[in-house]
Amino acid sequence: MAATVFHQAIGTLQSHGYFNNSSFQQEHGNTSLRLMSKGFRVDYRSKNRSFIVSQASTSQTSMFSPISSPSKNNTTDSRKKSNEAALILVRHGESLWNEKNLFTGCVDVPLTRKGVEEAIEAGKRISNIPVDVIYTSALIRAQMTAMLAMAQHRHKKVPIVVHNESEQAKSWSGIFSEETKKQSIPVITAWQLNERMYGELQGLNKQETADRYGKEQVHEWRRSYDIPPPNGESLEMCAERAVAYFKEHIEPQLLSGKNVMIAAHGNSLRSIIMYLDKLTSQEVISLELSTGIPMLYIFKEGKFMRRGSPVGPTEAGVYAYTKNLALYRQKLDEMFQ
Ligand SMILES: O=C(O)[C@H](O)COP(=O)(O)O
Repeated sequence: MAATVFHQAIGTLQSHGYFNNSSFQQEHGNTSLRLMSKGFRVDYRSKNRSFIVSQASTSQTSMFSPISSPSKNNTTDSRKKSNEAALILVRHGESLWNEKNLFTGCVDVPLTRKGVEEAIEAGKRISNIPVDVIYTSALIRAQMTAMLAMAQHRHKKVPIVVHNESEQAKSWSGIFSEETKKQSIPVITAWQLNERMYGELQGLNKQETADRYGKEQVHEWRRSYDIPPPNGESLEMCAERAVAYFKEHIEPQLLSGKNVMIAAHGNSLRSIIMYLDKLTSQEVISLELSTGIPMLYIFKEGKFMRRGSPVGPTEAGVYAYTKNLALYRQKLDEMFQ
């Protein structure tokens, strides 16, 4: 039964390019089927009939533009000419309530030590990819993840939270050096990128809830597209605000050639990935995101192309996709060696 569901789901996700081929091995002694994909490792958990998408041991990415040196401001930005931009998505690292297996939703819980390490590791994976602007949810676990990840970046630009919530906040956070501004990355926080609001499940233990209401019911609340948990948001409702925000605020940045990182949540990112990869409401049921694993898309000629999860900076393959990325890497090497 589990294998049938697995093969059906593999088929639909394969048609969207999630996997290279069907080379997978069924693991014995546990409930997962593992499949190495292009850029993703996909674990199938027969227990809750879901896929866990995480980093693969090899990967492909592409990217980007020349870098401006902190001392010599290189104003030639071939990114504009190249008409392509990078989009990095990362789910926050493990939170204290992930660790306790509690429904979290919009409750504002910080990272665990493991979550901090995951965020640092995510940062290492993207440390050679230029980032011009960062979006995070309004929740601390996503913000911690973004900040910890950027602290690993080779360029050492400083991520700075934008405070536009009032005129005073805006003026009091002013920066009066153009050079300093150039060495900063704006971090824009948006509640629209928050985790789905889990309603009356927030704070409840996931296992105990399944024991009480039944596995099927809880799976429906957690993974169906349009059935909300009691007084909470369905994935569809979450998508209405997260994808709308993405289209209105983030796509224009990509269109103008800016590279964007989004640090957000399992379900707000699932809804965005559903939009980017044109997944159906059936297909998105099987999509799960691991904590702290960056995923990379290239935005080119109005299309999003998934490139998987960037691996360590020494992986030549990461840079193989575009000339601009190779150039960027070369400049980083020259600057920081
Ligand atoms: O809000 C939560 O509890 C998690 O971040 C996501 O939970 P889920 O995997 O049940 O959607």
